[in-house]
Amino acid sequence: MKYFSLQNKQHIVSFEDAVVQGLAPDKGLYFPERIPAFEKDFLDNIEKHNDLDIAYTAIRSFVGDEIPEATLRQIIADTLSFPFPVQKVAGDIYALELFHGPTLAFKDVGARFMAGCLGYFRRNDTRPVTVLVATSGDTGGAVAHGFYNVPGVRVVILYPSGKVSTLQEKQLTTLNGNITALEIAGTFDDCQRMVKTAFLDAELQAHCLLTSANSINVARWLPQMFYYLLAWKQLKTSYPNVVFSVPSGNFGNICAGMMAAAMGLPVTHFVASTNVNDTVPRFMQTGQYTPGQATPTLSNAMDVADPSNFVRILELFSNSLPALKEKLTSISFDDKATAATMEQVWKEHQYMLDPHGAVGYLGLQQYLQQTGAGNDTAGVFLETAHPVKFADTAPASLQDKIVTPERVQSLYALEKKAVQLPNDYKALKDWLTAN
Ligand SMILES: N[C@@H](CCOP(=O)(O)O)C(=O)O
Repeated sequence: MKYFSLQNKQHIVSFEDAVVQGLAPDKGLYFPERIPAFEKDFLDNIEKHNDLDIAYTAIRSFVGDEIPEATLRQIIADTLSFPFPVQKVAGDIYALELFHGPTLAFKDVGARFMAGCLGYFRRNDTRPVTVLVATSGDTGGAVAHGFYNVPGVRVVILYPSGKVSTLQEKQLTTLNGNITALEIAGTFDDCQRMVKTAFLDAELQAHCLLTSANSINVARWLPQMFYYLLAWKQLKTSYPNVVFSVPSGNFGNICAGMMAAAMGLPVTHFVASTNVNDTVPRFMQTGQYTPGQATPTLSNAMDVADPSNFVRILELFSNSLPALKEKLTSISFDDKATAATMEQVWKEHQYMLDPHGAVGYLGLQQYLQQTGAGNDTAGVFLETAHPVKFADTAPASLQDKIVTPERVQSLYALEKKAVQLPNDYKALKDWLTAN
Protein backbone atom coordinates (compact mmCIF):
# COMPACT_ATOMS: atom_id res chain seq x y z
CA MET A 1 0.00 0.00 0.00
CA LYS A 2 1.24 3.46 -0.89
CA TYR A 3 0.05 6.73 0.59
CA PHE A 4 -0.41 10.10 -1.08
CA SER A 5 -0.49 13.57 0.40
CA LEU A 6 -3.94 15.15 0.42
CA GLN A 7 -2.26 18.42 -0.63
CA ASN A 8 -0.55 16.85 -3.63
CA LYS A 9 -1.64 13.47 -4.99
CA GLN A 10 1.64 13.13 -6.89
CA HIS A 11 3.56 12.96 -3.61
CA ILE A 12 3.49 9.23 -2.87
CA VAL A 13 5.28 7.37 -0.07
CA SER A 14 5.46 3.90 1.52
CA PHE A 15 3.69 3.01 4.79
CA GLU A 16 7.05 3.27 6.56
CA ASP A 17 7.69 6.78 5.25
CA ALA A 18 4.16 7.87 6.12
CA VAL A 19 4.64 6.62 9.69
CA VAL A 20 8.14 7.99 10.17
CA GLN A 21 7.32 11.39 8.62
CA GLY A 22 3.89 11.71 10.25
CA LEU A 23 2.84 14.53 7.94
CA ALA A 24 3.79 15.12 4.29
CA PRO A 25 6.37 17.85 3.69
CA ASP A 26 3.60 19.98 2.11
CA LYS A 27 1.61 19.72 5.41
CA GLY A 28 -0.89 17.34 3.76
CA LEU A 29 -2.23 14.33 5.61
CA TYR A 30 -1.32 10.97 4.10
CA PHE A 31 -4.16 8.89 2.64
CA PRO A 32 -4.05 5.32 1.26
CA GLU A 33 -3.90 5.05 -2.52
CA ARG A 34 -6.73 2.52 -2.59
CA ILE A 35 -9.39 1.25 -0.20
CA PRO A 36 -9.13 -2.50 0.32
CA ALA A 37 -12.32 -4.55 0.59
CA PHE A 38 -13.09 -7.09 3.32
CA GLU A 39 -13.87 -10.54 2.02
CA LYS A 40 -17.57 -11.41 2.21
CA ASP A 41 -16.84 -14.60 4.10
CA PHE A 42 -14.90 -12.68 6.76
CA LEU A 43 -17.75 -10.23 7.36
CA ASP A 44 -20.42 -12.96 7.25
CA ASN A 45 -18.57 -14.94 9.91
CA ILE A 46 -16.91 -12.19 11.92
CA GLU A 47 -18.30 -13.54 15.21
CA LYS A 48 -16.27 -16.72 14.70
CA HIS A 49 -12.95 -14.86 14.55
CA ASN A 50 -10.88 -13.85 17.55
CA ASP A 51 -10.16 -10.15 18.12
CA LEU A 52 -6.53 -10.37 17.06
CA ASP A 53 -7.42 -11.99 13.73
CA ILE A 54 -10.07 -9.35 13.10
CA ALA A 55 -7.58 -6.56 13.73
CA TYR A 56 -4.93 -8.25 11.60
CA THR A 57 -7.40 -8.71 8.73
CA ALA A 58 -8.36 -5.03 8.93
CA ILE A 59 -4.86 -3.58 9.00
CA ARG A 60 -2.74 -5.94 6.92
CA SER A 61 -3.47 -4.35 3.53
CA PHE A 62 -2.50 -0.94 4.87
CA VAL A 63 0.85 -2.22 6.07
CA GLY A 64 1.51 -4.54 3.11
CA ASP A 65 4.76 -6.45 3.36
CA GLU A 66 6.57 -3.64 5.14
CA ILE A 67 6.24 -5.40 8.49
CA PRO A 68 6.52 -9.21 8.58
CA GLU A 69 3.30 -11.01 9.48
CA ALA A 70 4.60 -12.40 12.79
CA THR A 71 5.83 -8.96 13.91
CA LEU A 72 2.59 -7.28 12.88
CA ARG A 73 0.58 -9.88 14.76
CA GLN A 74 2.74 -9.29 17.84
CA ILE A 75 2.25 -5.51 17.60
CA ILE A 76 -1.52 -6.12 17.43
CA ALA A 77 -1.40 -8.49 20.39
CA ASP A 78 0.52 -5.90 22.45
CA THR A 79 -1.95 -3.21 21.36
CA LEU A 80 -5.18 -5.07 22.14
CA SER A 81 -4.33 -6.46 25.56
CA PHE A 82 -7.54 -5.22 27.17
CA PRO A 83 -11.27 -5.69 26.41
CA PHE A 84 -13.59 -3.57 24.22
CA PRO A 85 -17.01 -4.52 25.58
CA VAL A 86 -20.33 -3.39 24.17
CA GLN A 87 -22.57 -2.70 27.20
CA LYS A 88 -26.33 -2.45 26.98
CA VAL A 89 -27.46 0.88 28.45
CA ALA A 90 -31.17 0.87 27.60
CA GLY A 91 -33.35 -0.87 24.99
CA ASP A 92 -31.34 -1.02 21.78
CA ILE A 93 -28.79 1.57 22.95
CA TYR A 94 -25.27 0.33 23.69
CA ALA A 95 -22.03 1.86 24.92
CA LEU A 96 -18.88 0.67 23.20
CA GLU A 97 -16.43 1.04 26.08
CA LEU A 98 -13.02 2.07 24.85
CA PHE A 99 -11.54 3.08 28.20
CA HIS A 100 -10.23 -0.20 29.57
CA GLY A 101 -6.64 0.49 28.50
CA PRO A 102 -3.81 1.85 30.64
CA THR A 103 -4.68 5.56 30.28
CA LEU A 104 -8.46 5.12 30.36
CA ALA A 105 -9.16 6.52 26.88
CA PHE A 106 -9.57 5.16 23.37
CA LYS A 107 -6.26 6.69 22.31
CA ASP A 108 -4.35 3.79 23.89
CA VAL A 109 -4.98 1.63 20.81
CA GLY A 110 -3.51 4.02 18.25
CA ALA A 111 -0.64 5.07 20.50
CA ARG A 112 0.43 1.48 21.21
CA PHE A 113 0.06 0.39 17.59
CA MET A 114 2.10 3.33 16.35
CA ALA A 115 4.80 2.77 19.00
CA GLY A 116 5.10 -0.84 17.78
CA CYS A 117 5.37 0.18 14.10
CA LEU A 118 7.85 2.96 14.77
CA GLY A 119 9.93 0.65 16.96
CA TYR A 120 10.08 -1.89 14.10
CA PHE A 121 10.95 0.66 11.41
CA ARG A 122 13.69 2.19 13.53
CA ARG A 123 15.20 -1.09 14.70
CA ASN A 124 18.48 -0.52 12.85
CA ASP A 125 18.56 3.25 13.06
CA THR A 126 20.60 4.82 15.83
CA ARG A 127 19.42 8.41 15.26
CA PRO A 128 17.00 9.43 18.01
CA VAL A 129 13.51 10.42 16.88
CA THR A 130 11.37 13.08 18.52
CA VAL A 131 7.65 12.32 18.61
CA LEU A 132 5.85 15.64 18.70
CA VAL A 133 2.22 15.55 19.75
CA ALA A 134 -0.52 18.07 20.51
CA THR A 135 -3.24 17.13 22.94
CA SER A 136 -6.53 18.52 24.11
CA GLY A 137 -6.47 15.99 26.92
CA ASP A 138 -6.40 12.28 26.15
CA THR A 139 -3.90 11.76 23.32
CA GLY A 140 -1.02 13.09 25.41
CA GLY A 141 -1.39 10.55 28.22
CA ALA A 142 -1.83 7.64 25.81
CA VAL A 143 1.21 8.63 23.74
CA ALA A 144 3.30 9.21 26.86
CA HIS A 145 2.37 5.76 28.14
CA GLY A 146 2.70 4.04 24.75
CA PHE A 147 6.18 5.43 24.07
CA TYR A 148 7.51 5.45 27.64
CA ASN A 149 11.04 4.04 27.70
CA VAL A 150 10.96 3.09 24.00
CA PRO A 151 14.69 3.23 23.10
CA GLY A 152 15.73 6.02 20.72
CA VAL A 153 12.37 7.80 21.04
CA ARG A 154 11.76 11.02 22.86
CA VAL A 155 8.22 12.36 23.24
CA VAL A 156 7.34 16.05 23.46
CA ILE A 157 3.70 16.76 24.30
CA LEU A 158 2.13 20.18 23.81
CA TYR A 159 -0.98 20.80 25.85
CA PRO A 160 -3.17 23.87 26.40
CA SER A 161 -2.56 25.35 29.84
CA GLY A 162 -5.56 25.17 32.17
CA LYS A 163 -7.68 23.30 29.62
CA VAL A 164 -7.08 19.66 30.56
CA SER A 165 -8.48 17.83 33.59
CA THR A 166 -6.46 17.08 36.74
CA LEU A 167 -6.03 13.40 35.88
CA GLN A 168 -5.22 14.11 32.22
CA GLU A 169 -2.52 16.56 33.33
CA LYS A 170 -1.05 14.05 35.78
CA GLN A 171 -0.89 11.45 32.99
CA LEU A 172 1.02 13.90 30.79
CA THR A 173 3.37 15.43 33.28
CA THR A 174 4.47 12.77 35.72
CA LEU A 175 6.15 10.00 33.73
CA ASN A 176 9.32 11.99 33.01
CA GLY A 177 12.15 9.87 31.50
CA ASN A 178 11.84 10.20 27.71
CA ILE A 179 8.58 12.18 28.04
CA THR A 180 8.48 15.99 28.28
CA ALA A 181 5.31 18.05 28.63
CA LEU A 182 5.16 21.60 27.26
CA GLU A 183 2.33 23.64 28.76
CA ILE A 184 1.30 26.15 26.11
CA ALA A 185 -0.53 29.41 26.87
CA GLY A 186 -3.12 28.77 24.14
CA THR A 187 -5.72 26.31 22.86
CA PHE A 188 -5.38 22.80 21.41
CA ASP A 189 -5.62 24.29 17.90
CA ASP A 190 -2.64 26.51 18.74
CA CYS A 191 -0.70 23.45 19.93
CA GLN A 192 -1.64 21.51 16.78
CA ARG A 193 -0.63 24.45 14.57
CA MET A 194 2.76 24.69 16.29
CA VAL A 195 3.34 20.95 15.79
CA LYS A 196 2.38 21.11 12.10
CA THR A 197 4.63 24.14 11.57
CA ALA A 198 7.55 22.23 13.09
CA PHE A 199 7.13 19.53 10.41
CA LEU A 200 7.52 22.18 7.70
CA ASP A 201 10.60 23.74 9.24
CA ALA A 202 13.58 22.48 7.24
CA GLU A 203 16.06 24.04 9.64
CA LEU A 204 14.51 22.23 12.59
CA GLN A 205 14.18 18.99 10.61
CA ALA A 206 17.91 19.16 9.86
CA HIS A 207 18.54 19.44 13.57
CA CYS A 208 16.31 16.59 14.78
CA LEU A 209 14.22 13.81 13.27
CA LEU A 210 10.56 14.57 14.00
CA THR A 211 7.37 12.54 13.71
CA SER A 212 3.80 13.03 14.86
CA ALA A 213 1.75 10.81 17.14
CA ASN A 214 -1.53 12.59 16.57
CA SER A 215 -4.09 10.86 14.41
CA ILE A 216 -2.64 12.76 11.48
CA ASN A 217 -0.13 9.88 11.55
CA VAL A 218 -1.59 6.91 9.64
CA ALA A 219 -0.34 4.46 12.29
CA ARG A 220 -2.30 6.36 14.96
CA TRP A 221 -5.38 6.82 12.77
CA LEU A 222 -6.01 3.49 11.03
CA PRO A 223 -6.01 1.04 13.98
CA GLN A 224 -9.07 2.89 15.30
CA MET A 225 -10.99 0.83 12.73
CA PHE A 226 -10.67 -2.09 15.14
CA TYR A 227 -13.29 -0.65 17.52
CA TYR A 228 -16.06 -0.80 14.91
CA LEU A 229 -15.26 -4.34 13.84
CA LEU A 230 -15.07 -5.55 17.42
CA ALA A 231 -18.41 -3.90 18.20
CA TRP A 232 -20.05 -5.46 15.13
CA LYS A 233 -18.68 -8.86 16.14
CA GLN A 234 -20.57 -8.53 19.45
CA LEU A 235 -23.84 -7.27 17.94
CA LYS A 236 -24.15 -8.96 14.58
CA THR A 237 -26.06 -12.02 15.71
CA SER A 238 -28.73 -9.84 17.39
CA TYR A 239 -29.16 -6.96 14.92
CA PRO A 240 -29.09 -6.55 11.16
CA ASN A 241 -28.32 -2.81 11.40
CA VAL A 242 -25.98 -0.66 13.43
CA VAL A 243 -25.63 3.10 13.84
CA PHE A 244 -22.49 4.49 15.52
CA SER A 245 -22.44 7.84 17.27
CA VAL A 246 -18.89 8.99 17.78
CA PRO A 247 -17.93 11.85 20.11
CA SER A 248 -15.72 13.80 17.74
CA GLY A 249 -12.94 16.35 18.24
CA ASN A 250 -10.09 15.84 15.78
CA PHE A 251 -12.32 13.37 13.79
CA GLY A 252 -9.67 10.62 13.56
CA ASN A 253 -11.77 8.00 15.32
CA ILE A 254 -14.93 8.48 13.24
CA CYS A 255 -12.84 8.73 10.06
CA ALA A 256 -11.34 5.31 10.86
CA GLY A 257 -14.85 3.90 11.36
CA MET A 258 -15.90 5.35 8.02
CA MET A 259 -12.85 3.76 6.42
CA ALA A 260 -13.96 0.37 7.84
CA ALA A 261 -17.41 1.02 6.34
CA ALA A 262 -15.84 1.91 2.99
CA MET A 263 -14.09 -1.48 3.16
CA GLY A 264 -17.46 -3.17 3.53
CA LEU A 265 -18.34 -3.16 7.24
CA PRO A 266 -22.15 -2.88 7.16
CA VAL A 267 -22.71 0.33 9.13
CA THR A 268 -26.10 1.92 8.50
CA HIS A 269 -25.09 5.43 9.51
CA PHE A 270 -22.54 7.46 11.49
CA VAL A 271 -23.31 10.36 13.78
CA ALA A 272 -20.44 12.74 14.54
CA SER A 273 -21.49 14.19 17.87
CA THR A 274 -19.66 17.32 18.94
CA ASN A 275 -19.73 19.81 21.78
CA VAL A 276 -20.20 23.51 20.95
CA ASN A 277 -17.04 23.37 18.88
CA ASP A 278 -19.28 22.73 15.91
CA THR A 279 -17.22 23.44 12.79
CA VAL A 280 -18.31 20.15 11.19
CA PRO A 281 -22.05 20.28 12.05
CA ARG A 282 -22.08 23.81 10.56
CA PHE A 283 -20.21 22.59 7.49
CA MET A 284 -22.73 19.78 7.00
CA GLN A 285 -25.53 22.35 6.94
CA THR A 286 -23.92 25.13 4.95
CA GLY A 287 -21.05 23.59 2.99
CA GLN A 288 -18.82 26.32 4.50
CA TYR A 289 -15.81 25.20 6.55
CA THR A 290 -15.20 28.11 8.92
CA PRO A 291 -13.30 27.09 12.06
CA GLY A 292 -13.29 29.79 14.72
CA GLN A 293 -11.61 29.79 18.12
CA ALA A 294 -12.14 26.69 20.29
CA THR A 295 -14.44 27.14 23.28
CA PRO A 296 -13.57 25.26 26.51
CA THR A 297 -16.23 22.68 27.46
CA LEU A 298 -16.86 19.80 29.86
CA SER A 299 -15.84 17.38 27.07
CA ASN A 300 -12.42 19.00 26.78
CA ALA A 301 -10.76 16.36 24.56
CA MET A 302 -13.18 17.52 21.83
CA ASP A 303 -12.34 21.22 22.20
CA VAL A 304 -11.05 21.37 18.66
CA ALA A 305 -12.12 24.08 16.23
CA ASP A 306 -10.20 22.87 13.18
CA PRO A 307 -10.33 19.05 13.11
CA SER A 308 -7.36 17.67 11.18
CA ASN A 309 -9.01 14.49 9.95
CA PHE A 310 -12.08 16.01 8.36
CA VAL A 311 -10.17 16.32 5.06
CA ARG A 312 -9.74 12.53 5.13
CA ILE A 313 -13.50 12.06 5.56
CA LEU A 314 -14.12 14.36 2.60
CA GLU A 315 -11.61 12.37 0.55
CA LEU A 316 -13.46 9.13 1.37
CA PHE A 317 -16.53 10.70 -0.26
CA SER A 318 -14.65 12.28 -3.18
CA ASN A 319 -15.34 15.69 -1.63
CA SER A 320 -19.07 15.36 -2.34
CA LEU A 321 -21.21 16.82 0.45
CA PRO A 322 -24.44 15.13 -0.79
CA ALA A 323 -22.66 11.74 -0.80
CA LEU A 324 -21.25 12.39 2.68
CA LYS A 325 -24.71 13.32 4.02
CA GLU A 326 -26.01 9.88 3.00
CA LYS A 327 -23.65 8.30 5.54
CA LEU A 328 -22.94 11.01 8.13
CA THR A 329 -24.99 13.28 10.35
CA SER A 330 -23.26 15.71 12.66
CA ILE A 331 -24.94 17.30 15.69
CA SER A 332 -23.58 19.54 18.45
CA PHE A 333 -24.61 19.77 22.09
CA ASP A 334 -23.79 22.27 24.82
CA ASP A 335 -22.51 21.63 28.33
CA LYS A 336 -25.96 22.04 29.89
CA ALA A 337 -27.33 19.15 27.81
CA THR A 338 -24.18 17.11 28.45
CA ALA A 339 -24.36 17.44 32.23
CA ALA A 340 -28.12 16.82 32.30
CA THR A 341 -27.66 13.65 30.23
CA MET A 342 -24.95 12.35 32.56
CA GLU A 343 -27.35 12.79 35.50
CA GLN A 344 -30.36 11.38 33.66
CA VAL A 345 -28.61 8.26 32.34
CA TRP A 346 -27.24 7.53 35.80
CA LYS A 347 -30.67 8.02 37.40
CA GLU A 348 -32.61 6.01 34.83
CA HIS A 349 -30.10 3.34 33.78
CA GLN A 350 -27.34 3.39 36.44
CA TYR A 351 -24.77 3.87 33.68
CA MET A 352 -22.02 6.40 34.40
CA LEU A 353 -21.24 8.43 31.28
CA ASP A 354 -18.21 10.62 30.87
CA PRO A 355 -18.92 14.00 29.21
CA HIS A 356 -17.70 12.75 25.79
CA GLY A 357 -19.85 9.63 26.02
CA ALA A 358 -22.78 11.85 27.04
CA VAL A 359 -22.37 13.91 23.84
CA GLY A 360 -22.24 10.64 21.87
CA TYR A 361 -25.37 9.37 23.65
CA LEU A 362 -27.23 12.61 22.88
CA GLY A 363 -26.29 12.46 19.19
CA LEU A 364 -27.39 8.86 18.94
CA GLN A 365 -30.70 9.51 20.67
CA GLN A 366 -31.49 12.50 18.46
CA TYR A 367 -30.58 10.67 15.26
CA LEU A 368 -32.59 7.55 16.16
CA GLN A 369 -35.63 9.64 17.12
CA GLN A 370 -35.46 11.70 13.94
CA THR A 371 -35.16 8.66 11.69
CA GLY A 372 -37.57 6.49 13.65
CA ALA A 373 -35.18 3.54 13.70
CA GLY A 374 -36.84 0.33 14.86
CA ASN A 375 -35.63 -2.44 17.13
CA ASP A 376 -33.73 -4.04 14.27
CA THR A 377 -31.10 -1.31 14.72
CA ALA A 378 -28.43 -1.34 17.40
CA GLY A 379 -27.55 2.22 18.38
CA VAL A 380 -23.98 2.35 19.63
CA PHE A 381 -22.28 5.40 21.14
CA LEU A 382 -18.58 5.27 21.81
CA GLU A 383 -17.60 5.71 25.46
CA THR A 384 -14.21 7.15 24.60
CA ALA A 385 -12.89 7.82 28.10
CA HIS A 386 -13.46 6.74 31.69
CA PRO A 387 -15.62 9.17 33.73
CA VAL A 388 -12.92 9.47 36.40
CA LYS A 389 -10.83 11.51 33.97
CA PHE A 390 -13.44 14.26 34.28
CA ALA A 391 -14.51 13.72 37.89
CA ASP A 392 -13.58 17.29 38.88
CA THR A 393 -16.11 18.80 36.45
CA ALA A 394 -18.82 16.11 36.67
CA PRO A 395 -22.22 17.19 38.05
CA ALA A 396 -21.99 17.41 41.87
CA SER A 397 -24.65 14.70 42.28
CA LEU A 398 -22.38 12.17 40.47
CA GLN A 399 -18.95 12.99 41.81
CA ASP A 400 -18.94 10.58 44.76
CA LYS A 401 -20.32 7.77 42.57
CA ILE A 402 -17.43 7.73 40.10
CA VAL A 403 -15.08 4.87 40.91
CA THR A 404 -11.34 5.43 40.46
CA PRO A 405 -9.69 2.41 38.78
CA GLU A 406 -6.71 1.08 40.71
CA ARG A 407 -4.28 1.67 37.86
CA VAL A 408 -4.53 5.47 38.15
CA GLN A 409 -4.95 5.87 41.92
CA SER A 410 -1.27 6.56 42.57
CA LEU A 411 -1.08 9.31 39.92
CA TYR A 412 -2.76 11.98 42.03
CA ALA A 413 0.15 12.11 44.50
CA LEU A 414 2.82 12.54 41.81
CA GLU A 415 4.41 15.90 41.12
CA LYS A 416 3.59 17.66 37.82
CA LYS A 417 6.62 18.54 35.72
CA ALA A 418 5.97 20.75 32.69
CA VAL A 419 7.79 23.48 30.81
CA GLN A 420 5.67 26.62 30.34
CA LEU A 421 5.87 28.15 26.87
CA PRO A 422 4.02 31.02 25.19
CA ASN A 423 1.70 30.42 22.24
CA ASP A 424 4.46 31.13 19.76
CA TYR A 425 6.11 28.79 17.27
CA LYS A 426 9.52 30.39 17.75
CA ALA A 427 9.42 29.51 21.45
CA LEU A 428 8.80 25.86 20.55
CA LYS A 429 11.56 25.85 17.95
CA ASP A 430 14.05 27.45 20.34
CA TRP A 431 13.15 24.97 23.04
CA LEU A 432 13.48 21.96 20.71
CA THR A 433 16.77 23.23 19.34
CA ALA A 434 18.19 23.90 22.81
CA ASN A 435 17.01 20.60 24.22
N1 LIG B 1 -8.93 14.62 21.30
C1 LIG B 1 -7.55 14.71 21.21
C2 LIG B 1 -7.04 15.78 20.29
C3 LIG B 1 -6.01 15.21 19.39
O1 LIG B 1 -6.56 14.17 18.65
P1 LIG B 1 -5.75 13.07 17.88
O2 LIG B 1 -6.62 11.87 17.87
O3 LIG B 1 -5.48 13.63 16.56
O4 LIG B 1 -4.47 12.84 18.62
C4 LIG B 1 -6.84 14.65 22.56
O5 LIG B 1 -7.40 14.11 23.49
O6 LIG B 1 -5.72 15.11 22.69
